[in-house]
Amino acid sequence: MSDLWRRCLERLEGELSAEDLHTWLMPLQARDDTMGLQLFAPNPYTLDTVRERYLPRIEAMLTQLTGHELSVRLEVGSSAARVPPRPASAMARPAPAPAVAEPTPIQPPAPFNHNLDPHYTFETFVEGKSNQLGKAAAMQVAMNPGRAYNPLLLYGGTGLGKTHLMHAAGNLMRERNPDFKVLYLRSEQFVGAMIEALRTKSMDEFKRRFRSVDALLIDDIQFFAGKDTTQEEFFHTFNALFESKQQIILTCDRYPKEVDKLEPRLKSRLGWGLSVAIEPPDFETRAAILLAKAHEKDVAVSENVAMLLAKRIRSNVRDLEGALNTLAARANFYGKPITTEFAEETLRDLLATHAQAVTVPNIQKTVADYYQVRLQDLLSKRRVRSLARPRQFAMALSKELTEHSLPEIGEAFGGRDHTTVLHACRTIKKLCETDTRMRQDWEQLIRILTG
Ligand SMILES: Nc1ncnc2c1ncn2[C@@H]1O[C@H](COP(=O)(O)OP(=O)(O)OP(=O)(O)O)[C@@H](O)[C@H]1O
Repeated sequence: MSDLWRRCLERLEGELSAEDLHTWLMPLQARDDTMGLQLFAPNPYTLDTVRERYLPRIEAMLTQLTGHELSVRLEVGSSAARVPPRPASAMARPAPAPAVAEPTPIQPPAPFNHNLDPHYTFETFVEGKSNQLGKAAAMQVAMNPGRAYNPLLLYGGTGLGKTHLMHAAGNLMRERNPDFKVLYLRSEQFVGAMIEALRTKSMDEFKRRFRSVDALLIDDIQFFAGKDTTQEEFFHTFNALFESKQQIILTCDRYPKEVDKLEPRLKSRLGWGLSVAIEPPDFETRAAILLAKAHEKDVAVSENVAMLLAKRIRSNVRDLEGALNTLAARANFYGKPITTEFAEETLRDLLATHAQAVTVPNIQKTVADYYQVRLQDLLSKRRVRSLARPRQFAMALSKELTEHSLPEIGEAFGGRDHTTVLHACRTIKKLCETDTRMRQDWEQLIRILTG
């Protein structure tokens, strides 16, 4: 066992969530020698995740512990000693070190541990044009699980309330029937649990657990893209649940047919039920959400302040909520009421950033409204001319008004290639030079977007 790695884990235990620690770092085995620290991951996927997400933190912690920079090598395999290190709390009762590693079983969350956030309910969800269909569908599903729409898939950009609605449906199902077994998981947790089950050869147990629930709620399934084994397993779980009329609710950051590297047979299954887009809320809904959140948090906010924030922060609800939290904390600290002057002063930098930040989702929504096409169609792969031109406008405006790279813009438009974005930029530029109508459209859109 590497004493250094054990101490590193003890420290990281205070910084990382128990879930992250157990899913990604505990399964690593370690050996340290004069060359540095060698970490062995049980499979390539864990190795990539550790490298991407945790390596810099591990290196910094090791430097802190040893007082000098230490080389960390990651590879798939197992250490000679093969003793899985444990952080402090787990080591309170010393056990004789076995010669061969005992796998540290990472249990997938038990089905009865529903993982639902009790604050996310339909009562705390503010309805507007952008989300009313999603809310109605989620309520229907909660009232008739397995029968109304199966699966229910909610898709749309970040921070727009998909997770909130999913929890609200789960909470309502349990309110109506406390014995109802609902299991909420982020797709990352599903992947982590599956990898662990594969590692510890407990796939039968994994299957039993996931298939014995009455409702399975999986958040952000775009994370399954490119993970073939996970998709295979999820596909079978899906079929088993679907056939026995157990409810499935999923969320995705875009229309799943547009997610690359998602198996066609899985995409087709996802289309069996109802897919609903959750779109960015309009001004009135943003203001109403803000007032509702302030009320929930017992923060005194006037309508004027709510309107100020709703007008200036258009990106998503999460950003609005962040601004409200900042205001509440400052007002509390200075013992001042939240007036519009106080809000302007306190959030000056943040509001300035939002004023400048024309975001890709804003552009997409504005262009969709301008040409009177549906946002989901604009982001789809359909090539009809009535969509192709607005889509090219939106791509070219994204290049013009944001700092995003061509591949990032392509990704935001349903995972398109960067050459498509480049082609769109060139086409629009040429059209604006030769076609007065096009140039007027371009200028008008720029005016709308930059206020
Ligand atoms: N209509 C709404 N009414 C009340 N709160 C909302 C509404 N929409 C979003 N929120 C709040 O905004 C925050 C972010 O929402 P949520 O986490 O559900 O977004 P999401 O669409 O799942 O985003 P991501 O894809 O990034 O996970 C939450 O605190 C949620 O309660």
